[in-house]
Amino acid sequence: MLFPLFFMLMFPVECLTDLIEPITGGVCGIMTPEQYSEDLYMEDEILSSVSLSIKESGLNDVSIAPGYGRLLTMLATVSKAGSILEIGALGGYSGVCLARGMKEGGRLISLELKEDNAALARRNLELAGFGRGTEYMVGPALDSLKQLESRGERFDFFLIDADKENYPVYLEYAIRLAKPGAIIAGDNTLLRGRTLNPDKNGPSVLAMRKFNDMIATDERLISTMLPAYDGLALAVVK
Ligand SMILES: C[S@@+](CC[C@H](N)C(=O)[O-])C[C@H]1O[C@@H](n2cnc3c(N)ncnc32)[C@H](O)[C@@H]1O
Repeated sequence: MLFPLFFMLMFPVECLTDLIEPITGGVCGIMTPEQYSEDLYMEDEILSSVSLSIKESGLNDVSIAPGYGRLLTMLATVSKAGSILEIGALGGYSGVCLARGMKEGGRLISLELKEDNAALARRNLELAGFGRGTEYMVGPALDSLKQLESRGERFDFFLIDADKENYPVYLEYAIRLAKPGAIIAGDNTLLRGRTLNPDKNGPSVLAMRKFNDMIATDERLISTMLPAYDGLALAVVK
């Protein structure tokens, strides 16, 4: 029983878990860095109501993490994005974050497979005051992307956040549809750790590894990878 006391005297750290913090990522076993950061912010009533509406619709709330939602708003604002393309709408959480940073009179086009999700997202964007600048294209994103390309559409900002197997193709499209200097964000790059686990080699994991490699090495991009939450890739198209 004396051993823990001896150990603490020998290692005067704030708590024993500090010793293993680099391994666990935890802070004194109490909260994660993400939880600590979230606690600094007041509740965002609009985004909370979006999250609630997603749960009340019986959907799994896999919206972008709040900290990355704030980052999307910041990046759209500083880049003065007037045309934004979102791939994967769900209930409109990231849509609200993007629209908040969008230039006055700008437009957000959101590609969503499911009519019900698009309807929920549309309603939430309207409630948040962004109904007028937002358009939903319902169906497989690959079909919508072909249409947008054939119409000669170009965008200042992209969020890739839909089916993981198609991330590499979505990234190719985003680069082709980008105005010079456009920003591309891709969510869930870590797939809750599966991306870095050599024993996991399913189609989503393989596609995500390819996407991450493309983000890191494509010479048309200036990029970085944020490893907090479930990972976010960020790139600027040269
Ligand atoms: C992770 S959720 C999007 C979350 C949303 N970006 C947010 O943060 O609020 C993924 C969404 O992509 C949609 N989706 C899945 N496959 C798709 C496809 N092939 N084309 C378009 N949307 C797709 C799903 O229906 C779901 O609504």
